[in-house]
Amino acid sequence: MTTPVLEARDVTMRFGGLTAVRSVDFTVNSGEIVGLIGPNGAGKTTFFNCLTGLYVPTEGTVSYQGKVLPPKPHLVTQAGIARTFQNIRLFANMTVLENVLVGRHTRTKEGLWSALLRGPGFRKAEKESEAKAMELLEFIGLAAKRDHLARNLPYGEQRKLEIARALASEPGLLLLDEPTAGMNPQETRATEDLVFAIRDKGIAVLVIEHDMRFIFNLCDRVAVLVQGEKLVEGTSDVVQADERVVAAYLGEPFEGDPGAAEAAEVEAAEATAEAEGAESAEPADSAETAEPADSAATTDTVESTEADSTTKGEAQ
Ligand SMILES: Nc1ncnc2c1ncn2[C@@H]1O[C@H](COP(=O)(O)OP(=O)(O)OP(=O)(O)O)[C@@H](O)[C@H]1O
Repeated sequence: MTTPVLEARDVTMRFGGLTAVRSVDFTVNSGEIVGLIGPNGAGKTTFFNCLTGLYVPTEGTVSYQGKVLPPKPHLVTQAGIARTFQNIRLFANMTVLENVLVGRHTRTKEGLWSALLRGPGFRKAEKESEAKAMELLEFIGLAAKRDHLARNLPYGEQRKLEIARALASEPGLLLLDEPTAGMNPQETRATEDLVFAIRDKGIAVLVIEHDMRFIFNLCDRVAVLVQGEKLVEGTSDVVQADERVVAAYLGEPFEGDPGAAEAAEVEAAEATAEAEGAESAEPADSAETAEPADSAATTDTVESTEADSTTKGEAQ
């Protein structure tokens, strides 16, 4: 039986006037590898950030194993969700082993004083942590490089180390943001095997990736975000066969396109304005119909007023 591990309900994220994620419902079940794809700027990373507490969604909730998550990254990690980032974020001047040990801090009970005084409790916990970290390094194939500085690892191994560090927090769900970015085909294939092995350890995986072959080989289910909305969700076969997905990637309009209604409205307003402009040259008529242009002008004014006042403030 599949049980939901992660449940996002009606998640919306706005940045000022821009809605980057709009009313997204999304579930990851235990034992699943789920892919999240979409064209550039579709809202994938913003959605990830809502799941991991980096952003507080404007609306909606995110639950892990049935409990609503507090919007604080360290509490989300403590609850059982770990992530990697689009850009590698390792401690470059720390060793491979130390990087993994850092990832374990949410799972060690020893406090600051215990660590400073290096009491017996701390030394025991430290030994256990090191053994667990070494297990992980064996698992990802970096045990022989435990004492190498992270910055001296080849790119593909740095990406692996990031995954090991995320796994060190003993997550039930791992979120990978573009894990194969910049990898060669062999490294990508190795990453595929690694993700399968992680799933086989009982950890559910959610992955954002632009490499479609990687996604469709790997995922049990794929969700497609377009302009912040979930357009399609299903198995790799279903998603690949959906013409709306192809259209979204090619930038062609399609029935049900989230932006289509707005585009049609603007086009209609422009057509009306043009028609009325031809009948009469009165400016009042076109002002009535050209609403989108008007509202844009209003926004500009607000922005420039704010900018002006900041400049004035700085000058004083
Ligand atoms: N902190 C922010 N403030 C304002 N706008 C933002 C912020 N973060 C993202 N956006 C905007 O939200 C939209 C979605 O961006 P996001 O990075 O989530 O897309 P993405 O699907 O991850 O893109 P990519 O595949 O290129 O990484 C974009 O229009 C982006 O400019």
